[in-house]
Amino acid sequence: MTRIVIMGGGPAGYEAALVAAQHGADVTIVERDGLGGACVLYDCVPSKTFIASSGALAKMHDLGELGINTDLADTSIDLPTVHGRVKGLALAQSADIRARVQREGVRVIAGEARFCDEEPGLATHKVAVTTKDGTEKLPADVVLIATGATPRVLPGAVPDGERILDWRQLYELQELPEHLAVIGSGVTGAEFASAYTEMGVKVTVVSSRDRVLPHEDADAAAVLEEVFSQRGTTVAKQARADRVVRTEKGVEIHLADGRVIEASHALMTVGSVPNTQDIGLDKVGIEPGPGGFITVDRVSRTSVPGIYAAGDCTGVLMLASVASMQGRIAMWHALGEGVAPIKLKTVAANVFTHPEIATVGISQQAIDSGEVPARTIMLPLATNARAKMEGLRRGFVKLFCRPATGVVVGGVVVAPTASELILPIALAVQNQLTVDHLALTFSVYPSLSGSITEAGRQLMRHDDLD
Ligand SMILES: Cc1cc2nc3c(=O)[nH]c(=O)nc-3n(C[C@H](O)[C@H](O)[C@H](O)COP(=O)(O)OP(=O)(O)OC[C@H]3O[C@@H](n4cnc5c(N)ncnc54)[C@H](O)[C@@H]3O)c2cc1C
Ligand SMILES: NC(=O)c1ccc[n+]([C@@H]2O[C@H](COP(=O)([O-])OP(=O)(O)OC[C@H]3O[C@@H](n4cnc5c(N)ncnc54)[C@H](O)[C@@H]3O)[C@@H](O)[C@H]2O)c1
Repeated sequence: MTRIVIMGGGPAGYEAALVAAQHGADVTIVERDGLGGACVLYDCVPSKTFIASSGALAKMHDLGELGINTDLADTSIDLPTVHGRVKGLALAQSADIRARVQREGVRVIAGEARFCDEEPGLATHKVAVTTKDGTEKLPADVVLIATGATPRVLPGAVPDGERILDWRQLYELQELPEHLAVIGSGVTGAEFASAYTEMGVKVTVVSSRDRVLPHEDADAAAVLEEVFSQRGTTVAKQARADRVVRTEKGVEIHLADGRVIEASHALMTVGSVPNTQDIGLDKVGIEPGPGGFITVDRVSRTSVPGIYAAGDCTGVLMLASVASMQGRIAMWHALGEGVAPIKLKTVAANVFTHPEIATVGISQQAIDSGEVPARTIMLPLATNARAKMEGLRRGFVKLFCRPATGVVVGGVVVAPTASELILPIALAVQNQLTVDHLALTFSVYPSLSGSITEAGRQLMRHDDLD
């Protein structure tokens, strides 16, 4: 029986464990915090639960137009209930995952794992596990490193859990911040800026670039900036935070160019660093790559036979869905199953702002730069009958296809439920369907997804050879 030890019980680790157990391996997961990992306990799941509350408020803004009178000034947020729900749901989800993997026969050890091979280059490996009861050494034919990542700390802005916070500390606040400065305008920063904006908090986004979401679709980021501006949230652009200092009233954010921004609280969202420093990589001869990430190939192999890595510690695409797939692929490969290498161009992702921004496949930027030839269409939601009925004025559907064949290579949806609407485009990209396939698919009338089939129709080509 193949002995598999998995370091870290996040999506990469627990999904890998389920696959390995299904294929009859002897599987042990070592997890120091709780099953589900940082994803379930501190990052993805808590933030999305919090955003569910802010989403309920976001919907209220447009109710007047639908003939429903609500007084937003009369709406209050019971923050302890919101935070209690966030924490409770995370713990329940972690318990569910633990029960599931244990049901499949996986051994779960609460502890910290590190390699302890006597020398690099051996055919099998050893993992030392430190628990509250002592240290145990586990022999392994295969090891999966799935140790995830931790919030990056700027030396001049170390979180104190009171006024200078990382995103994992937010749910300890007793009251909503009076004025929240969100430092960093990547996906994490944009999501929290949007959530607190909808909760009525004064928000200032400190962006080191000339816009929010510098790595996302520019038209989508422009929609979000428009909403921010309408709701009174400001974006300080070309603003690199040097340090954050506590003052009597709150915090001061000192920017590299000398500007100073005052706020009551600072939320640091300046990225993550991989948890790869203290896991004994030197014992097995793995040299971490740039930024401390572990280099892997498309079937999750590291440079050392028998050792795989998956998820945020590889820095491939820091998404739960990608972490899970990398973990599963690692196990299929290790256990001799036929396996297709991961295809990053087919990954669907969503920014959970209000409205949401969902993307899949080739980006507009790659098309505009000439890197990928494609025909494109952008349909504003304002032209969609259902959107009009719902009072949705912002948002759009973009579809990209190969110039000659019409094969769908990517798309973007900006809408309140973009995370759900992206699936037909993701299916098309994954299965190399053409715009004709989308165009000839019946969508419900009236529906927002009608804009996707309409985009397909507008990209269809008709000539004598058809
Ligand atoms: C605020 C935020 C929101 C996000 N929202 C989304 C989202 O909506 N959708 C999405 O797809 N992705 C989202 N992500 C990204 C997603 O959370 C990560 O991609 C995902 O957590 C990666 O999973 P993982 O298994 O690699 O690592 P993790 O979830 O970080 O789990 C790794 C686990 O390993 C443990 N560990 C580390 N070292 C050791 C050791 N030596 N021994 C034992 N255990 C160890 C860690 O404590 C941790 O529990 C979000 C990220 C952030 C920061
Ligand atoms: N919905 C989701 O799927 C979701 C949500 C959150 C995060 N994630 C994933 O997690 C990963 C990390 O995202 P992230 O947003 O946490 O990090 P990031 O590294 O993508 O963004 C951090 C931003 O902070 C900026 N920054 C760094 N130092 C700064 C400074 N001193 N002053 C001002 N700005 C500074 C960077 O330029 C960057 O734009 C991404 O891959 C993302 O996709 C996904």
